[in-house]
Amino acid sequence: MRITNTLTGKKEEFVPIQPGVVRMYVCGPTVYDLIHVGNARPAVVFDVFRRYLEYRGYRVIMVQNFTDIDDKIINKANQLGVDYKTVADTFIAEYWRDAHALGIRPANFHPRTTDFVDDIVEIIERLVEKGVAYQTETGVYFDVRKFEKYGELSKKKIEDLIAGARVEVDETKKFPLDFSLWKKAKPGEPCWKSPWGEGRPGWHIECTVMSVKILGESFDIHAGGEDLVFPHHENEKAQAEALTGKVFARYWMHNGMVRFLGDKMSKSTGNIFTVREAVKRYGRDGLRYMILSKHYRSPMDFSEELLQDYSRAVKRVWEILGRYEKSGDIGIPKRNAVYEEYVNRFVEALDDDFNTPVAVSLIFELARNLSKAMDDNDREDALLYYHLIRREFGPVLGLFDLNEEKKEVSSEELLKLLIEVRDVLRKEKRYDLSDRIRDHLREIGIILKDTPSGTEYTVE
Ligand SMILES: Nc1ncnc2c1ncn2[C@@H]1O[C@H](COP(=O)(O)OP(=O)(O)OP(=O)(O)O)[C@@H](O)[C@H]1O
Ligand SMILES: [Zn+2]
Repeated sequence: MRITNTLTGKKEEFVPIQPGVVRMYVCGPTVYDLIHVGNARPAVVFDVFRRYLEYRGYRVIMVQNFTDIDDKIINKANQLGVDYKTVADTFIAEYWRDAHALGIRPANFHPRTTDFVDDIVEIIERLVEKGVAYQTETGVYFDVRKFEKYGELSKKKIEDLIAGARVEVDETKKFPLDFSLWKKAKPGEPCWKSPWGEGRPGWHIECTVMSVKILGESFDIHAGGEDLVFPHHENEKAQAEALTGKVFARYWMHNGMVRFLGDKMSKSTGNIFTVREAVKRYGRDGLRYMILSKHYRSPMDFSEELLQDYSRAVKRVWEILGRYEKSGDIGIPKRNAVYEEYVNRFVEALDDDFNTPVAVSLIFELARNLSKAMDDNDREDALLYYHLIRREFGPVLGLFDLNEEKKEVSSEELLKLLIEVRDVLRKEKRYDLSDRIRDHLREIGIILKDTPSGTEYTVE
């Protein structure tokens, strides 16, 4: 299997440190708002990448953090008049709702920064002892000029980095690119004790510490959006390698940016489309299909019309699958030459730098074949195509997955049925029963709203 490694800029054969096991760290969200379609891209891409590694027989140990303390979280807390923890807890819960709706499997570990403050302090102390970090009045900083390989990941010279990038401004630093490991608290800010006074960890050190503590000093894959290459990943790498003297992550994988209205989709710019809205309007398979039909490293332009097109294409496949399920056999087909050929094409595509566009196009090809086989009343072939879509490839791509998708469809259908029954009850003035339905739904977070054009529902 070959993947493009940002560290070398080349497509390389993937060989894990421990045979058969892949240790992988993905930078997770800073939790101060709902996730948007841009954030959904790494979530879906690396979820499917992990499923594929498992499909190929690896055991995967995956870590995805939550950044639960940061300036943006503190600002949001101040805006809302609550403490930072309420903001973090709220948006972690919201993250889970969206991730679940999007069919993202939880990683094996979801560490939160604030649970690792003791480890972070200990590692910063070791960096200070090694002479690669120093203290000023405002905090503790990493001394970039002490780490020779700085710039290796982002492939930039130090001079260019200073000129081109946004660097943390602080009068007390020795060098513009030095970045904070520990920020001393201003009055009223959340803080933890440390040898340098009360304060909080910088953003980059948390990922270094959580990855090294959970996965070890060297691990296989470090992933995230390409906006993180500099400074975040360059800094994570510098801290870890200055600390241990070993290679930190051996392969770095970065997804391209989702653009919306001409810019990177971003909470800070405000040009966002939330995952919640996208899934509600166009279904989770529509969004997953849109994301997977672009190669993960290419930029991706988002528009609602495009998402709608993908959602329609997905519906057509569902219709074909539904037609088959009404009458067809859903047993296990024979693994014949055609079966093998499809598996080979699937593996060949995904082994080649995780080419999901080719893999999803196979699903659509199979759906067309299935439709034709039904027209021709060719039962054996139909079962084969059906099986390949729903049991062989579906679970890897998280699309048309037999076990998962059924539940989603049926809960929506059931809700529609309940609303219909309630309408009948109201027309017959049996308000005791109709109110009971409304109240009970409200208790489980489904709010009904009666409008002149019918009853609508929202999920809280
Ligand atoms: N537009 C985008 N396209 C693709 N990936 C993105 C996009 N925006 C963020 N990501 C990725 O989503 C993950 C979580 O991002 P994070 O919560 O740190 O902030 P963010 O959404 O980029 O914040 P902001 O929107 O304020 O820039 C990271 O891996 C990041 O690279
Ligand atoms: Zn990170």
